[in-house]
Amino acid sequence: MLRTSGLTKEFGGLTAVDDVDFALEDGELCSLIGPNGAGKTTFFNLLTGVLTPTRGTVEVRRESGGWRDVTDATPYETANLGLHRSYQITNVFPTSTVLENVRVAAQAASNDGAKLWRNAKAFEAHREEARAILDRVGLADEADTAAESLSHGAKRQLEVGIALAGDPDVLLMDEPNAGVSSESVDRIIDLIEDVATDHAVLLVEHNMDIVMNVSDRVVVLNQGAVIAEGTPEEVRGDPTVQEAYLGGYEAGSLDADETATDSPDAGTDAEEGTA
Ligand SMILES: Nc1ncnc2c1ncn2[C@@H]1O[C@H](COP(=O)(O)OP(=O)(O)OP(=O)(O)O)[C@@H](O)[C@H]1O
Repeated sequence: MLRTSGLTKEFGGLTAVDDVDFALEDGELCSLIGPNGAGKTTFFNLLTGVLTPTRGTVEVRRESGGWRDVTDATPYETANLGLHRSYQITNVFPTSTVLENVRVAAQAASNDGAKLWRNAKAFEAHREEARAILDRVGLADEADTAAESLSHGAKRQLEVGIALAGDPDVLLMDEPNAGVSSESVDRIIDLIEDVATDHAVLLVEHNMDIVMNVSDRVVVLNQGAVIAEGTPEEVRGDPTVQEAYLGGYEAGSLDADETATDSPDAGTDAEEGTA
């Protein structure tokens, strides 16, 4: 679905992403993990066209089976090619309702956006599509709630819903558990697993219980370079990964952000809304 070759990003003297060869297969749920500053966000930004690489290429598979080079594509172009990112690139309209946020995203993704206001049928179709998505991400009961009033966990669900409205082939999930209370972790796991049933997913997530639970494959970055990859079991047992990142991790030993309260104003989502 997606592949990179020799992907490198330098910021002055710092190599944030270092010669990464990566491929995401059709139907795969792959997690990208690594310590703070390992280059995960930079890698996402290179995939989606937010940043241009210093060297290397990014390609997405076309429906015809060939590959299209998107190394220099804009975020708008990569989204049109089926590469969608939940979270940091998402612009949630805070005062609009949850339903409106998803409906507008569905409208924007369709080719009839400009005609829409003259076409009540199309408007209704996008609203129905939005309702189906809200049902899928577990927000049907919050359809009429203003987005800004949602809990952190529900905001993450909305961000995934907005990404789904773009009808993606590949979903890049950027810390869907950020700021979510420990009681809501199971809901986020269910959401990731459900989305992965019909999309290729690349997940960046710090909660190792989630990563080890949901992933088909785990890729470990350290100082911009891939230091290991394999099944969750293989990666967990890799001494290099233990030393660089996991530090003795055992299942269940890392919980969700225990400081999170999952209330709308808990102040843990300061990074929201940034592109
Ligand atoms: N725009 C920038 N200019 C200069 N340096 C940057 C820039 N963006 C990121 N970096 C640096 O690149 C390195 C990788 O950062 P990045 O945010 O990609 O890591 P990360 O793995 O996503 O970290 P975290 O888990 O903390 O989010 C860090 O040393 C960071 O300081």
